[in-house]
Amino acid sequence: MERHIFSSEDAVLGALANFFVATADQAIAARGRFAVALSGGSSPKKLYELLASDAYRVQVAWGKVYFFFGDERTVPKTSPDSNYLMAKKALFDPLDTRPDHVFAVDTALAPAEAAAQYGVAIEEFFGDEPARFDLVLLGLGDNAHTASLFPHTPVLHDASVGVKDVFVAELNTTRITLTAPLLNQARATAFLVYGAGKAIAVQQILEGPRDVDQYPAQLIAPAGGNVHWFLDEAAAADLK
Ligand SMILES: O=C1O[C@H](COP(=O)(O)O)[C@@H](O)[C@H](O)[C@H]1O
Repeated sequence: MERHIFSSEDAVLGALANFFVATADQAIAARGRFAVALSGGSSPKKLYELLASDAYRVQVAWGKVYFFFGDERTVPKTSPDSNYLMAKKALFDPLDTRPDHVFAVDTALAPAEAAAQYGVAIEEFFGDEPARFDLVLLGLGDNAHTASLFPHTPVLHDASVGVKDVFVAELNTTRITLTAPLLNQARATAFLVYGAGKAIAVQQILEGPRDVDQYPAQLIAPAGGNVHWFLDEAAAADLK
């Protein structure tokens, strides 16, 4: 695990954009394509906008990039809460991404069916190989959730390599999430966390006692150990 701490939000975003470019380059050189699972919520929007900017759009062979989502909200694709819609506006549309390179959760289906279908779509994409994303991008909630692995939810103890629907009582809603075992098959994982509101959660996850029910992001531990935390000083303020 590596921590990368920067003095400003812009510096964190630039560093993670560079990491994205380098990881995409390596994957494309090695396997001819780059499969990335995107995070949702508010934090990554600026990262996606940066990647689609003039400075970065020329640095990635976007035609070889395949986009997935680490989690999704059970809302229509047109909802402002949709992770897909956020990425579409910030990244897919500005890059003129081919629709068959974007794997979105079908939230028109019932949650269990949507999760099962998304799991099949991922399996089919990887074919005979294990489902190993080249990069999983993750965010962090101030309650220590990541993807839609929320505190004290049954999916935290799901040992399957797949996609699940999960009722999140604290939000009174159902989410769709990749399970921790699937996320942990990734070749590389990068957390993007900035802002003082995340400082306590960052410290608890990285330095607190292991308690995955309370701090679900502690579940993220890929076998190869290739996990990177991109933090600004405000989010890292409570680290020793
Ligand atoms: O609900 C979600 O929250 C986390 C963190 O989001 P943020 O708005 O605090 O940046 C995010 O990683 C996840 O994908 C999203 O669905």
